[in-house]
Amino acid sequence: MINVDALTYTYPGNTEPTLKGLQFSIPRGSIFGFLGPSGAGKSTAQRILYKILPGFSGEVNVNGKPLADWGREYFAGIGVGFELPNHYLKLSGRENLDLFASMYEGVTIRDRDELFAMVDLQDAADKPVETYSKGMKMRLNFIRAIQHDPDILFFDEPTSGLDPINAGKINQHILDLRARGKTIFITTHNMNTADKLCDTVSFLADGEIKATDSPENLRKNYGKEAVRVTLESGESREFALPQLGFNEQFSDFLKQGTVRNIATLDASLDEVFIAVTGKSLQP
Ligand SMILES: Nc1ncnc2c1ncn2[C@@H]1O[C@H](COP(=O)(O)OP(=O)(O)OP(=O)(O)O)[C@@H](O)[C@H]1O
Repeated sequence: MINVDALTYTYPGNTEPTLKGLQFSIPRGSIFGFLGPSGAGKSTAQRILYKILPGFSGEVNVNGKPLADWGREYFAGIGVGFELPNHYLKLSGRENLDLFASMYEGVTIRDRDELFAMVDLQDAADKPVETYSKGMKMRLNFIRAIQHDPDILFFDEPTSGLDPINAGKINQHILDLRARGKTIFITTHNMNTADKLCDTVSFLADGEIKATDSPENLRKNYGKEAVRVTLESGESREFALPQLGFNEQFSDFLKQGTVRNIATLDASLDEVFIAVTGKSLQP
């Protein structure tokens, strides 16, 4: 569980704070997403939570304890999947995992072969990482983050550079980690990732949280409470959702021809982000 309150941070030498009074909470067994354009402060907030960026003000509690009160054991309890994997290229995938595992004290490491098989890297496990594609490095990065079975996981753009099939697999593994009670923090520009995975998202812009809610509520609250019916003829009409079953014009329209599609008019998360922050997530 992670609790953050009034988190403010100014880089040395800067006059303006990069993070301004952030407040959010991530319960055990849930996935929280930080969404924001480049430069919003996502990595800065994550670096504070990795405990590698001191000097912040406000409160950061992890599993009931202020960050400052955690010692070296903190690092065995967290797993970090960086966006740009920093592997040792001359070493094999297996040697990379061994090297990182050796930094944890008194921690049981998950079965290596199972981990490689989980991300379809079993045939590449003993080859040098310099022969891996970008997607293979990302998959190695993922199992490196979870190999010591930490309680808290941070993923930065977890599916960046992956093809849709491997992206879908990584998303499913993240959902499985949630089902096992892990506390998961994702940062992304990708609204699809957020929509599919996150229980709660916060929109971050200019170092401030502008909105926090479930992706579903955000889409509903900023969309239209209506459906659009499209007939095979191409003709389409919108009808309000409340009392739709009693709307005679709706039932008459359905009888006018073959229905090709009925769609709700929720906003996309991209549209909600623009409506809330006045900024686009895409560069
Ligand atoms: N070491 C640093 N010293 C001074 N300013 C910094 C430093 N690192 C980041 N910043 C500034 O802090 C702001 C937030 O950067 P940060 O990397 O947290 O953004 P981000 O949301 O993670 O962006 P991206 O999606 O591009 O990774 C930016 O204006 C950046 O220039």
